[in-house]
Amino acid sequence: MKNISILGSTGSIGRQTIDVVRSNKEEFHISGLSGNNNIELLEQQIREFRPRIAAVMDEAKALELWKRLGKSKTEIVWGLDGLIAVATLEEVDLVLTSVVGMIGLLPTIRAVQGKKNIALANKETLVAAGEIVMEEARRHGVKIIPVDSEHSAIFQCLQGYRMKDIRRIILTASGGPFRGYSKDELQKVTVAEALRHPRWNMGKKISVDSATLMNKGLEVIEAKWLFDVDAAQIEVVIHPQSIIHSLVEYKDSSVLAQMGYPDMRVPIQYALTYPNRLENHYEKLDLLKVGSLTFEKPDTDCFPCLRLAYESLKIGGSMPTVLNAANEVLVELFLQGKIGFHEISERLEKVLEKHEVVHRFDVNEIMEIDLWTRKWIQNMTI
Ligand SMILES: NC(=O)C1=CN([C@@H]2O[C@H](COP(=O)(O)OP(=O)(O)OC[C@H]3O[C@@H](n4cnc5c(N)ncnc54)[C@H](OP(=O)(O)O)[C@@H]3O)[C@@H](O)[C@H]2O)C=CC1
Ligand SMILES: CC(=O)[C@@H](O)[C@H](O)COP(=O)(O)O
Ligand SMILES: [Mn+2]
Repeated sequence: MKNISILGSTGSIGRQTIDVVRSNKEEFHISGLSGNNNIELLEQQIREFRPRIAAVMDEAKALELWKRLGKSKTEIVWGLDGLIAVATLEEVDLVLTSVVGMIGLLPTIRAVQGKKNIALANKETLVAAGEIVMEEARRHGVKIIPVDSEHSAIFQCLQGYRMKDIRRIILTASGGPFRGYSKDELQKVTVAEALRHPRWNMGKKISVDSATLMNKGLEVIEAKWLFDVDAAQIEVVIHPQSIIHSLVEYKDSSVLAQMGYPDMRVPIQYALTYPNRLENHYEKLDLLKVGSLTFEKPDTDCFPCLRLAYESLKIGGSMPTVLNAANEVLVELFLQGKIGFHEISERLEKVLEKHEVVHRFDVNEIMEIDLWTRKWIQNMTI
């Protein structure tokens, strides 16, 4: 029996993780849960799984949740300290990090320091502080197991192989809802359209990131840290069917791919059971039904975010931290209807141009750079 904590259990990945656990109750026990606004769902999850501890960010919401639960034995905690308490609970073996954004960084680092293995969905953590997180993981002998579908695919294709034999990693991208749009067409797209992903049903932030291709940019940086490869070894290919989740090319020119219908429960389950595999009832791939698989070059002229992410990774230091923070704020401004879709990349590019990169920092300095970027972008008039 594996004891797990789920950070962000009320979100898209969190709910699908709950689904995987529900189907495998003899394998997993939920020790900790966390949510933010959706305390109705968190209450239901607590009633069903009776975790030892649950966290929300806001103190008033924590009090409301505690009152709703009546005589529950689950301890209710709040704020960043609460999230860290869920991530570091003594009995926990594995922490699944599925909060959205940079808020996941400190709880992940504390969990690593507490020798908990990490099933990582929260890619922003590695984008903002990949070097620090991976170094801490090495120091504490902790595994960072990818949940992100592309990285799970690569991780699966790498089992039993040596990293020195890798030539290239090929990340597939759906192309998002605006694949093939011209710059003029992109000026007019709405929030509702940006949230309509052609293949995956995901949270709002990652859906917008997929639409700008920033999601793939973040994934390039995530891959760099997870698999210790250079930016030049990571290629992105548009594959609209989302059947091949990513590929690894070896130095003998052999290429391995991981495939399946788009269903996040598959990589989530693998991250929970790794290195083992469990039977499930998810739809089996029928290649004859799929018919054809197609591939295209990404259009970084219309979707500059992918190029900006590559450039940030090549510059290194604090640049990816700033890229991530600025992107989080700009996506939120777009979701609130305060800026247009095309302004996400335009403003981001200006911020990156002005940032004076810092090369050596600790986690507190990363959090300062993150905060400073957020304030800067909120106050800037471009
Ligand atoms: N969805 C997907 O298919 C995939 C997602 N990912 C990554 O996984 C992460 C989660 O994505 P997804 O599940 O789609 O996102 P959602 O928006 O659906 O869920 C986010 C979760 O985090 C909680 N949360 C939001 N803001 C905060 C905050 N400030 N502090 C603490 N908790 C917070 C939410 O709580 P509440 O809902 O209660 O407000 C919710 O539980 C992201 O990093 C994303 O990039 C990676 C691959 C695929
Ligand atoms: C499910 C998943 O892993 C997402 O990151 C997905 O890949 C997003 O799709 P895009 O390929 O459109 O970014
Ligand atoms: Mn992905």
